[in-house]
Amino acid sequence: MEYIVGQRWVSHADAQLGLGVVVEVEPRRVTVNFPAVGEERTYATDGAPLTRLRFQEGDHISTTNGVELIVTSIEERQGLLLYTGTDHHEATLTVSELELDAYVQLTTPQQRLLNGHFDKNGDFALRVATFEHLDRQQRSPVRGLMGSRTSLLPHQVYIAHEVGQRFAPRVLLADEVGLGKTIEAGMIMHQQLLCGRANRLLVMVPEPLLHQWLVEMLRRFNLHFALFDEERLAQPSDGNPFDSEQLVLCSPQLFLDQPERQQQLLDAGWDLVVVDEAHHLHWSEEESGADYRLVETLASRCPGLLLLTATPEQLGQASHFARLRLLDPSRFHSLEQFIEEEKEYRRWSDMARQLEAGEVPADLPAGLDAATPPPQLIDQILDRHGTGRVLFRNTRAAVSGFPQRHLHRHPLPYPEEYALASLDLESGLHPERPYHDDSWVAFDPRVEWLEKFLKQLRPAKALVICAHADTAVALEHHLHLRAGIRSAAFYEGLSIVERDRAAAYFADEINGAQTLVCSEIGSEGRNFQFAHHLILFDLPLNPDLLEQRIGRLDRIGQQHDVQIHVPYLEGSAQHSLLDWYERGLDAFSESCSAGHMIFQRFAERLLPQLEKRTDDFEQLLADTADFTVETRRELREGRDRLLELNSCKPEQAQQLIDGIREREASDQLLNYLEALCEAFGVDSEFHSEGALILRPTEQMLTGHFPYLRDEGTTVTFDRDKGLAREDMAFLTWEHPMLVEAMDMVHSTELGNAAIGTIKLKGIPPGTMMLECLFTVNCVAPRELQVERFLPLSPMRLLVDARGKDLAHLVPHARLNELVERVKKPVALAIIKQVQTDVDAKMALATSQAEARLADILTEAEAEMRSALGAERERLAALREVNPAIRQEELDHLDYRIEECAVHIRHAGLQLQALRLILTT
Ligand SMILES: Nc1ncnc2c1ncn2[C@@H]1O[C@H](COP(=O)(O)OP(=O)(O)OP(=O)(O)O)[C@@H](O)[C@H]1O
Repeated sequence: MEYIVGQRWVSHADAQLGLGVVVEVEPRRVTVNFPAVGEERTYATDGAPLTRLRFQEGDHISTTNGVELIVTSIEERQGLLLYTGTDHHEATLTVSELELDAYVQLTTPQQRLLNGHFDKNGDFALRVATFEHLDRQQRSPVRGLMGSRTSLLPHQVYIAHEVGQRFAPRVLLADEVGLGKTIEAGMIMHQQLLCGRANRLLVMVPEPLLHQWLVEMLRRFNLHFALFDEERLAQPSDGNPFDSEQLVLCSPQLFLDQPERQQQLLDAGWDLVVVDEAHHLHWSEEESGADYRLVETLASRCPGLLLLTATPEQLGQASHFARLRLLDPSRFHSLEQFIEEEKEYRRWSDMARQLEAGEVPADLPAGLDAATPPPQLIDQILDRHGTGRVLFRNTRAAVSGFPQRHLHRHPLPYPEEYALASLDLESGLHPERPYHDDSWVAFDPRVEWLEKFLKQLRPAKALVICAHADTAVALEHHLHLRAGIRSAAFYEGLSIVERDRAAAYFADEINGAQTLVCSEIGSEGRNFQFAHHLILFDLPLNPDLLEQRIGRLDRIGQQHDVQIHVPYLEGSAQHSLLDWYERGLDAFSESCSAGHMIFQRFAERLLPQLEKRTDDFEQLLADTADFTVETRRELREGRDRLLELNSCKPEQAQQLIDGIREREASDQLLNYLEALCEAFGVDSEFHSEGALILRPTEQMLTGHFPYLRDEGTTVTFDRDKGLAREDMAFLTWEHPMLVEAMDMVHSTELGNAAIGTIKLKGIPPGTMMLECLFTVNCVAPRELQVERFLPLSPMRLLVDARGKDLAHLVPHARLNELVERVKKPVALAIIKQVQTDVDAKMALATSQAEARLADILTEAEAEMRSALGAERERLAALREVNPAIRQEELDHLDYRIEECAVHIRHAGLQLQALRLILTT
């Protein structure tokens, strides 16, 4: 072997040295400098562990000046190689091997194999399996739906699938209270992150819910959000503090009167923004609040937006429209038109019913084609004439399995002391309020009743809600200090940590509080379904707030019927309000999305009755009841029916759930995990049915295995076990342990070059075969999301002596069973001999793979055109009814389609693994 100064060589004994350059040649010694590690080594020329680096046509090379080329030809001059190739701009350049970047990783399988860097056959098999699993996941219809530690509830799985797979989703999640909007948002975020559709997420929730969100995201989705509060923002930071994290959780209060902070938040660039309890965003036709304006600016700058609210119309139809406008300004551009459209919902609902029954409606609106298949036609009606793709609302009526609600009225005598205090409606509703101390506790009969009642209930827990913080504090003091009842208070005067501590004390099963006394802030978002007694110390003057209060207990996970207790003073404003809620609105037995609208309609008659009940009250109750029945019926058959059609398609949801279960029932994950553990030196031990204990060992390949704790990690593959045992990691293909470990295989060279021998009947000894694994490699800007249409698509070829592909005759698994390892010195000797043969076979294998690639690319382009084309069609159709959609938006979609097509057409093959097999 002749060494010449300037030649590039690699050490096959130590691949980490990078690319060496010969700096001195003596009669029997050669000195090589390795610039990447700053080392110089001298070897005896005889038997030096060095391999000459020769790039081939089609290889990517880079120079120290940052030039990147794809090699088109190689020439040798005075012992040095000159590479000619094309760069990104299709320019042709020639560089000497002297100019090559020393940091080159010899990761291409062919280079590693020919340079004598062999991996174990087990690692090769692991690599092949990794690409197969990755590809299967990219294609899976349930991708992004498997990883959450949640029960598989159809309405949630449907929404997560429907929204999570969208590019830049913009929707209002408005399921009724307690049906799992937080969980749906978590599922969507998980899916978006996993599929690379979003990287930077911002979640804004009211302060009292911050911690609950933080915990839910972590325990159910393994999403580690960084909590941004005053304390965090007080820490010194270089530049924009929001740039330092990818997943940020904060409350909108943090930005009130803080223009600089708002600017930083806006500048931080988010892919997806989530706003919980979005009904708080202040908006009216006259003016919008600072919080609304902040979200409006975020909404205009960020591609994705999820708004969450159980009571979208809490502040009326106009503010509901204002939120829809944030999501899709082109669809919701005129409040007047929106109000007009709402009146038509009944018509669309009837039309959908006809289509479902197989009839063709006579009065299909313009722009719709009666020949379109009915399910698509229904979607088009929903999209163009309902709230379609932007609003999802599931109701208890549609999601079965909820417990009953029972109202218990507890009338109490009206104390004389209050007679003087009740001057107006506010003090009539909250007669304790005018007292500036807690002296009212001594004579208000509700207090004595509460004390006795809680003692009777023992040990059952009860949540007490009242409107005001002062009332809650006084009550809790009394219960705790005077009555000896284990209790805690939850109100706005407490810090977030104190609130969470109080909630945790209430939740504690063994030594916890029997009761939690909350002000109104406890009526929103919190999970208290471990209790089933709710005591409403007073009633709010807003039906949606009442529903929110009941929803603390009446939510997913509630095991009992919900008992609602209302102590009230006879003859008081609260007494009349209770009657109106019970007998007029029927608000205690079932939730009513039109509660606020009905309230507004009757407010003029109701409010005076609360101050002073007259003989007209009974008529008011009867009128309200009639109107409520009629409204509920109208909603059920009109708007709610449209929403139901849009919010969950039970058959589709069931198919998805079956798909998830099928994947969970298979042994593939267990087998793959065991192979990973074997390769990375992680010990695995049986824990119980469906669970393993993983422990690090001294022989760990990388010194690190993702999500493996030093003391070991117990994992389970069983969803039910995962839900019951939070101490175990619920392992799915989407758990970060798996995702990161697969990435460790995928993005490194582990297993990409191997050599082995086999005995095969009928094939003469000494025959060489090459087992190659190619994947599709498409380099495209991330925002195009090309992998949606063009997954990795691994191709395995097993080329024999004549270049024939035997892959289907000798499957990979069978080969793994037969293959035997070859000792390194023998392997090196073999490689030297077969070098040119390998090159020739690789060329044959590559041309076969390229032929397959052509088909894959054609199919991918067709799929892309059909999916994005449908989006374009939708926009064009919407433009017909809504001139606010600009031509540029359509042009942009056209541009996207063409860009995707260009990148798909330019996709190439990437050799991911290569195994040389010799028959013996
Ligand atoms: N699929 C599920 N599996 C297990 N628990 C769930 C599931 N969905 C929801 N839950 C639990 O049910 C409760 C209600 O869910 P969540 O908080 O998401 O509801 P919500 O609709 O956001 O409620 P609210 O209207 O009060 O804001 C939570 O305790 C949540 O953990």
